[in-house]
Amino acid sequence: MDDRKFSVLIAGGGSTYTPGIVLTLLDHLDKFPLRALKFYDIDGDRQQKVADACEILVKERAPEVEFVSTTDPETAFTDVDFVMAQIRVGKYAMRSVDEKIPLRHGVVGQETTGPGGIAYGLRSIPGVIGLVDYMEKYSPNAWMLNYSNPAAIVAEATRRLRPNSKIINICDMPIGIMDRMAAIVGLKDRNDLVFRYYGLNHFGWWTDVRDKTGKDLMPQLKEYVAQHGYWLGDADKGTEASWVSTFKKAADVYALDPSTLPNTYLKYYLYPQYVVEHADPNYTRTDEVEAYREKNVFTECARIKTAGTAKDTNFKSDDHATYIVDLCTAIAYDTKQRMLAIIPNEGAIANIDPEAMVEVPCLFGANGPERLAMGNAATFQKGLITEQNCVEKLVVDAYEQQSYTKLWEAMSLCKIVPDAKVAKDILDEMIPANQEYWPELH
Ligand SMILES: NC(=O)c1ccc[n+]([C@@H]2O[C@H](COP(=O)([O-])OP(=O)(O)OC[C@H]3O[C@@H](n4cnc5c(N)ncnc54)[C@H](O)[C@@H]3O)[C@@H](O)[C@H]2O)c1
Ligand SMILES: O=P(O)(O)OC[C@H]1O[C@H](O[C@H]2[C@H](O)[C@@H](O)[C@@H](O)O[C@@H]2CO)[C@H](O)[C@@H](O)[C@@H]1O
Ligand SMILES: [Mn+2]
Repeated sequence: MDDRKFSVLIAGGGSTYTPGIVLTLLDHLDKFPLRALKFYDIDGDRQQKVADACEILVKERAPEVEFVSTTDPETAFTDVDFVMAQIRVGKYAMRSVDEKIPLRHGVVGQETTGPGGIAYGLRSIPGVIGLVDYMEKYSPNAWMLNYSNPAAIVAEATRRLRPNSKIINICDMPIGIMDRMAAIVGLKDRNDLVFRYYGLNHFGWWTDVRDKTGKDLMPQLKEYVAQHGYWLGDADKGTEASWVSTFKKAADVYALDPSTLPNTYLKYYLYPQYVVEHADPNYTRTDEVEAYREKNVFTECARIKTAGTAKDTNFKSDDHATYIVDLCTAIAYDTKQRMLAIIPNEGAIANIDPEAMVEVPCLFGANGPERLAMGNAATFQKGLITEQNCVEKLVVDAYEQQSYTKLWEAMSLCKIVPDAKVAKDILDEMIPANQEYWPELH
């Protein structure tokens, strides 16, 4: 290791994920040393609550690291090596709208899938493009790791609108599932697995999972997933009920193609009726997040501020945060670690559009991700991927052309919307609700 120290900016400093990332960064200073840690958010009040606690954390654990929290883009983006982008344009208030409007029409209401994901996509595109532009203006050599959702639509937008930018779009769902796979076969964590995976974001399949000796783990995993999905039994006692239900439902998703292991998000596309039947249009995932994760994070931040110390904090390093720190380390030190990213296909999945933004394993090094070839998608996957990728492309067409028709087409093509009339009814309710955020559609 050389003597470089890095300056990291968290864009969306007021996010519920920020304390976990800060803690993980501080836990990994030996392999990824920091000289500065900055927060940037457009909601100064929300960010300040998180910053007050994180400033104490940094002072106690690494006083040599400069800490800055700001709403000024120039201060934030100047002299930065890595930007971790985690913004939620419209915040939970708009996530709630994304979930509740479709459900009132009998359609899945979900953060990143279906009409809710499309609505969120149109809000996120200008937000993330804005961050990329700040980075290029004030720190042109920096890398951005973007996990602001919906990552699939954001990735397609940045591919088209900022093709030369150093943005890498990522997701933690496969990471979380692979930690579960490791637990199922009795290994420590995802880093003990060698895997092959392909698809779109929140829309993919594992075709091969082995241990480091080359032993094929698929038969053992399949036997388990067929019965329990990715649910870990007693080890999941602290997991929220809706996530437990999602991990269990992977058993039914797996049944459709027993030659692969699925991403949990496929339940929304393959079992939409089941999801709607088990949903409450008046109390959706956003209500749970506000009552649980958001409440816990902000309560703990306030407690740390009042106590004036974070020595006894219950904030923990998690799989989401360790993945992001691993990615920075791989780029900074050119480790060529194999991890997933959402990147232009360009042959990685041989029989899929070369311009599709796909999620495949990459070797991460100083020049960013280098994709690995995954071969052909099987017919079932090819059909699903092609349709869903066209939905994502139509959303970006709608954004670029300010086109009502393209957006209606996107919603109508989407597998979880039953017909074009339902799509239009949902869209016509979403337009006024998103007036503050969407481009005007003609
Ligand atoms: N890709 C993944 O796998 C993954 C995993 C977890 C979370 N996420 C995403 O991370 C983001 C944060 O999630 P959260 O639940 O913590 O949300 P949150 O609402 O708690 O935090 C988001 C923050 O972004 C800020 N923000 C909104 N627009 C902004 C802009 N234009 N510029 C700067 N800041 C802005 C908000 O003020 C808020 O403080 C979401 O997009 C979520 O979907 C992605
Ligand atoms: O409904 P939420 O806000 O709790 O979660 C939505 C996000 O879900 C995925 O992230 C998981 C992750 O897979 C899991 O390992 C752990 O870190 O929790 C995360 C959510 O809390 C998904 O990948 C994200 O894109 C979603 O935003
Ligand atoms: Mn994700």
